[in-house]
Amino acid sequence: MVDRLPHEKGFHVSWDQLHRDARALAWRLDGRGPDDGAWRAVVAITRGGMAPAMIVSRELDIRTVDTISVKSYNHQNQTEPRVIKAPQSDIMGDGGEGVLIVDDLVDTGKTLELVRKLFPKAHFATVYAKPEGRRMVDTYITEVSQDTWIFFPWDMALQYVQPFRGTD
Ligand SMILES: O=P(O)(O)OC[C@H]1O[C@H](OP(=O)(O)OP(=O)(O)O)[C@H](O)[C@@H]1O
Ligand SMILES: O=c1[nH]c(=O)c2nc[nH]c2[nH]1
Ligand SMILES: [Mg+2]
Repeated sequence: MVDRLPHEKGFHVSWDQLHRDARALAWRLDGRGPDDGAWRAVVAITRGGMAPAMIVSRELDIRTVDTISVKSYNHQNQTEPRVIKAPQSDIMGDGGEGVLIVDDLVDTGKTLELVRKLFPKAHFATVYAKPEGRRMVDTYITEVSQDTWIFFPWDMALQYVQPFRGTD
């Protein structure tokens, strides 16, 4: 396990923003599959990839959806990524050709590096990307700097904030 990462900035993503960005990802992928433009299946990298994968598969009308479970972080502490659950082998075929593998973000790229080794012919798509891991992803929507921590809507709650000028 490594030390807590030195993130200076926070990028807070609402459900609405995530929905827009995941839709934009779907539209960018539309018609770019190897089989007359079609994709055979969507595979979400759990857990963060599940909400974007649901939106992408809905937009592109892909009904075959599976998951690969990878654990890489304990809160903001990075650990060696491990595959806890693999997708069904008949869905992945030979190297994952025609399969869209979707995650919420790529940061260092270690998670995608591991999954790419397993499915080198799949297409890797994330909603957000940081520079260090960008090389691991085929399609993404928004890039943030490496020292930014992305806060997803499922990790946040609405709460009261003090007015800028404070109160008596
Ligand atoms: O590019 P990397 O540095 O490998 O980091 C990116 C991965 O880290 C997060 O997953 P996490 O392991 O925290 O699990 P979760 O999706 O279940 O929250 C995120 O959802 C990506 O899958
Ligand atoms: O919620 C998250 N935000 C991030 O920026 C990040 N990087 C790796 N894993 C992450 N999880
Ligand atoms: Mg994840």
